[in-house]
Amino acid sequence: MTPRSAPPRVLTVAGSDSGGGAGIQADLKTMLALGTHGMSVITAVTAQNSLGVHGAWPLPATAVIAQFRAVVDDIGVQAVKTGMLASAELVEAVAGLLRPLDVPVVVDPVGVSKHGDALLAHDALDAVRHRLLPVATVATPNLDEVTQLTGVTVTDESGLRTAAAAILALGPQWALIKGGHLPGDALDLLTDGITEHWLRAPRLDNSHTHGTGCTLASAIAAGLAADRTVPDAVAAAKDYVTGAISAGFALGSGIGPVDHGHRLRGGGDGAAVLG
Ligand SMILES: Nc1ncnc2c1ncn2[C@@H]1O[C@H](COP(=O)(O)OP(=O)(O)O)[C@@H](O)[C@H]1O
Ligand SMILES: Cc1ncc(COP(=O)(O)O)c(N)n1
Repeated sequence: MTPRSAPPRVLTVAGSDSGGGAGIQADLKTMLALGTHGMSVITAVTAQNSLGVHGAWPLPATAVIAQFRAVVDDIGVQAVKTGMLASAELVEAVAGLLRPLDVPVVVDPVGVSKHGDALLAHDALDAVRHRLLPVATVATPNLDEVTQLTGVTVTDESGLRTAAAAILALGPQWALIKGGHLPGDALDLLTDGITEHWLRAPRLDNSHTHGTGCTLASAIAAGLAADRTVPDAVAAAKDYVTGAISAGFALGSGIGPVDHGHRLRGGGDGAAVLG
């Protein structure tokens, strides 16, 4: 029998969401759905459901570093995604681990959950700005995170350019500014400061959007691990997350998850228009 070749290996460094819609759980489901081998470094455990985050316990930096070394030194990774990092100490530790690693890094600078619960200590913002964003291949802030990190407030589509310039000034190679929280189409801007790619999808009338940002960032990392270019990986990820949002379902009595398995259930991806 011919030995099967291994799928691309992708690592998520993020928090656990006990409800299974966001965080590590969303990341691993997305990575599997996109044909890659997902691996995880857990930074924090949250007690979370459709109503919100009921408790969060960051792990010691030694536990985060040990997980990372165990995976990277033996199995190896072809792309990394970071999500909830909880504290300044963990942001510093993760940035230090990523700096010498020669693979694409997608940084989702998670600050606050959909329910408004803090997932990052306020005193960690400087470490995100000056340690983590400089090691990012792609940074994927939502509009609240743009404001937290740069002071820029976006109220309409034209503000996405100003937001991207402010994020790029902090050092990532590419900025993907997610306009998901603006009214109208779900329009995101991807730019490296030279080229611009506008990704437009229809706004889906579905309140079950828990985990959108984690899903998008993990899908980008999966594409990069499979050697796609950044614009190709982001376009494919936008189609995947649009399909997942359109299939999002009610669970519990609050905000339900996007459906990471929509393809398994016969659902299609979205078809974002690129500009
Ligand atoms: N209702 C919606 N319909 C279609 N796309 C959406 C909707 N809400 C968010 N998106 C898209 O989902 C992705 C994640 O964005 P967003 O929800 O802003 O991230 P976050 O989870 O970090 O707040 C973006 O591509 C955004 O445009
Ligand atoms: C562990 C963890 N990581 C990230 C999010 C953000 O996801 P959302 O913005 O959809 O609440 C979350 N709620 N929990």
